[in-house]
Amino acid sequence: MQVETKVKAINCLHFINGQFVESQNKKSFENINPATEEVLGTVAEGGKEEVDYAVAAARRALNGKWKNITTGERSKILRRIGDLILERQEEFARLESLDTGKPFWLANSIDIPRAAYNFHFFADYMISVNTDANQQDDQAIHYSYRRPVGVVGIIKPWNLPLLLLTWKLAPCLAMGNTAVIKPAEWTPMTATLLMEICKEAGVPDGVVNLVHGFGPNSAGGAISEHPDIDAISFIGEPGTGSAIMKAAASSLKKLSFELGGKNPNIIFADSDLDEVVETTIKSSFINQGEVCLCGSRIYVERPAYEEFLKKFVEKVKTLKVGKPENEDTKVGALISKEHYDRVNSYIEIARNDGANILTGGKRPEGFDKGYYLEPTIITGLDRNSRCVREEIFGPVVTVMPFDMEEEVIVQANDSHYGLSATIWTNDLRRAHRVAHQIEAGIIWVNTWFLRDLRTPFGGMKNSGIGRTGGMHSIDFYSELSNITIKL
Ligand SMILES: NC(=O)c1ccc[n+]([C@@H]2O[C@H](COP(=O)([O-])OP(=O)(O)OC[C@H]3O[C@@H](n4cnc5c(N)ncnc54)[C@H](O)[C@@H]3O)[C@@H](O)[C@H]2O)c1
Ligand SMILES: O=C/C=C/C=C(\O)C(=O)O
Repeated sequence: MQVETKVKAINCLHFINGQFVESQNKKSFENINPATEEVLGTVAEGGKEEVDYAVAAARRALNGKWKNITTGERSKILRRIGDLILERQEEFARLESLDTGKPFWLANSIDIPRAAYNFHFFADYMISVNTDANQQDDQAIHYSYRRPVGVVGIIKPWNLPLLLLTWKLAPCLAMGNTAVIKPAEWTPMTATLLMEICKEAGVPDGVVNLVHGFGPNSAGGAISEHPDIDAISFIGEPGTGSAIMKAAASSLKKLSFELGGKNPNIIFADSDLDEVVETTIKSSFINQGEVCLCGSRIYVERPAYEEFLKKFVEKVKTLKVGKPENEDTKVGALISKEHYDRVNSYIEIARNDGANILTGGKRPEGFDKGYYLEPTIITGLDRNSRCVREEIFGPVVTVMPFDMEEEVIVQANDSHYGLSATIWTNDLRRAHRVAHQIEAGIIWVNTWFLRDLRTPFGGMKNSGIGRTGGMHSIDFYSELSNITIKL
């Protein structure tokens, strides 16, 4: 069934000092709908001038009214932002689906409710944040004092645009910072609408600012090297993280990086295979496989290998690739032509490496426009194939058998990435034993993407720097001073 598309795409302007503005040189670029290849609208193209203007506004706001707003009042503003997102949930979901090509139902049931919850969660959490006090005999009392870090640059990817922006913006505002945001150039719409909501919720002018544009030599580059930005929260590819780190080095910015993943999904033969298959379909193909946490390397213990593959392939063949607005669409369109070509090039690499493509590997029939690709299952690859080693970030997984627990641990860890892992087993001791040896920041046992926003979230190795979630986010978005009083 097809749902009605009521919401019109929006032309996206920058939001600086509480106003929507064009670029000084009036430059803009087109926003393309990846499901139709049609132009959705225009996006103002910002650069150094706009970032300078936004940083100056953010700096003034940091030391202005925002500074004197109490924690309780800030918490109420955050709660109100969450409420307003939910009031306009369908509108947000339609814009997100138009921008990304993801199914509308997915944006409406996961991305947008979670974006609202990011604000609701931190609205509550910030109230409970405390600091330490240490008594040193009768000599002194030491206590720590928390203050904002300052002006924070927030640079975002395109896969879960509003979910990931709010995951950073909510704790940033909770701790009294101000922000200069750059959404991904492919997905500007929901971030723009969020600015309208922040204003309506009572965020003072200059506290949140949004500059659209590209990466190097554009808005992203200007944020990374700006001398008056104190910290950068970045989500995206490791290579971009490295470029940002270099640009940020001269002004020694505080950095939080959530980067890519090539996450192992380890299935032991004693697990409940029907449950494994059901969740593995999600961990492989939800959001077209464009989730940093997707389990794209599947390892199956040999006694269960054939049965798992049979059940998995059978079900994946029934997944409907289709238009994002259709309720029965399970896999929508990939984000862009460039990304579509990149994902396809990995399938080509697999073919050249002599792989078996058990299903997928091609554009579905009946689509002459849009970046659609069938969910693809690959076997028969060597562990050194680029498809097994590199992040594809699309609906493509490799499946490999293993014989020994020790062997699969070595293979799982044989990666420059270390974001997440899933382990399927009903053996409690094995679950702990394996989990303790997997080099990843987030490890799920018998589940995937089960989130509790208090827990540490982030990657090791090339998958990130630092952790977010609960107190970890609070620590990143605040500076602690220790104050010693001699008694
Ligand atoms: N670990 C996580 O939580 C997480 C979440 C989502 C996505 N990701 C990762 O993000 C990647 C996909 O997103 P993407 O393709 O948008 O990533 P990307 O690194 O290409 O772009 C991310 C953002 O950085 C900007 N940018 C690019 N070059 C820049 C530069 N030199 N200086 C400053 N800014 C620059 C882009 O304009 C965009 O806004 C994947 O690797 C995925 O795994 C990680
Ligand atoms: O694509 C990456 C998904 C990241 C998810 C989160 O950051 C989260 O759930 O907080």
